Amino acid sequence: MNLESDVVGAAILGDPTGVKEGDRVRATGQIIEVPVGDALVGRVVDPLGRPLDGKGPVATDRTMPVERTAPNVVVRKSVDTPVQTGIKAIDAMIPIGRGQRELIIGDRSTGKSAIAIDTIINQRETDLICIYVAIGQKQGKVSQVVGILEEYGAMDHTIVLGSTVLVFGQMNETPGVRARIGLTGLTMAEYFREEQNQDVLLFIDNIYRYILAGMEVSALLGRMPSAVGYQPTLSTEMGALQERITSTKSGSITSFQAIYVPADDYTDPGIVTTFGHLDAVVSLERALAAQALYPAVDPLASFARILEPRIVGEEHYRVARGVQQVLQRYRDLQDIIAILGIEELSDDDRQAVFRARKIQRFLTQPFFVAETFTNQPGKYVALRDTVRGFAEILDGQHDDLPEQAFYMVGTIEEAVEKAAEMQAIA
Ligand SMILES: Nc1ncnc2c1ncn2[C@@H]1O[C@H](COP(=O)(O)OP(=O)(O)OP(=O)(O)O)[C@@H](O)[C@H]1O
Repeated sequence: MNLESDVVGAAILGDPTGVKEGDRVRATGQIIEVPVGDALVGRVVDPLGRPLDGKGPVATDRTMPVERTAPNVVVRKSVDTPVQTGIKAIDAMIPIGRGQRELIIGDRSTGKSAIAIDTIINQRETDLICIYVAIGQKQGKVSQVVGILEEYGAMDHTIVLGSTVLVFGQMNETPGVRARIGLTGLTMAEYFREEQNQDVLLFIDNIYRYILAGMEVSALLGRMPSAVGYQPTLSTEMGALQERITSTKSGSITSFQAIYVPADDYTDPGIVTTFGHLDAVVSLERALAAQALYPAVDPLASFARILEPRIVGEEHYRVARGVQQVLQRYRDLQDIIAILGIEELSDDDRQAVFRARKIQRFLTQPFFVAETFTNQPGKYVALRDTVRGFAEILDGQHDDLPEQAFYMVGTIEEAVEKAAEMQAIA
């Protein structure tokens, strides 16, 4: 990297042991290349594509440079097919189209990774290839992710890229490597999109660590920091990654990116820069997680660009807007309920409150990753069933069922069954 006209900075990607002042640096004229190809599917590799799973070398001769330009506007395709995550709250309320980017935003431990992992598991029967990129995750979390994906037979369509950082600030990957790992995953995804005409899901967990790694590299190179200490190249670096995530005439790359908001400050330049590139935002709330309403998605704080009748269809659109309205009404009434009690509400408002509480519970579902916590097998719910379930609640077909029947079930039929079981016990 040229810092001044006659000064060049170099970032170390490998083990820096033995590198000392006065050593000669030689320009090879090459940029980093990583292995690509079918042989990577089912493998766990490091940011340079070297195996981490002890299953021998990756059997491919093809490599591709990690730094490439984004497809130009002519070859891009407009978004018309939603991806089915199998998670009701997301498919119904915050759908994502093939070739789009969805941010999963939430405080620590609110379930960002859980959404990513269940979405991967739910693609077992589909034509989508999944690439999970762990940027700066603890070793324990990466092993846990791999273990769960293997247990549910999801490694057959998944590549995991692990970059690990040990706690207490010790790193076993240089910032140069962490700043590249997102690009490595993306390059592997581009191979499937461009050369195999496939659709790929790319999970970046967590994109904020990509920003931090870029910041460290910038500081090491002696560049003058910009706003709030971020690298002056922040928006170029973010654009270079995000613009390559798109659909083309050959196939698509859709991405889910987890992020946490530093000090809850939504005006932080790192967050603002990331937001600018996104088509949908899934907002996770600690208050919902605290009530075990998992996934802790707040549909009122989330949004999706494709939630319009032309793409998702009239019925889905009607239902999603209906759910938002009922939840909003419940939120508006909460102060009155707290002061006067629910009995003081008009019949209409009372009905809205009861339906909203059922909807809040129907937005939950058992996750595969959380089986050990919930003691319930994970559930995949098809989009059709999801939309129908919410429609029936909104239309008042289940006004007579207790709200607990809607909690942690898959389809609406399961809620009806659960209500019957509850009644039998009572
Ligand atoms: N769908 C779920 N069902 C039940 N429990 C869940 C669910 N999602 C998350 N949890 C609980 O929350 C914990 C944290 O989840 P997860 O690791 O996915 O959060 P995260 O936001 O990715 O965390 P981090 O900020 O550390 O990356 C889990 O260990 C589990 O106890």
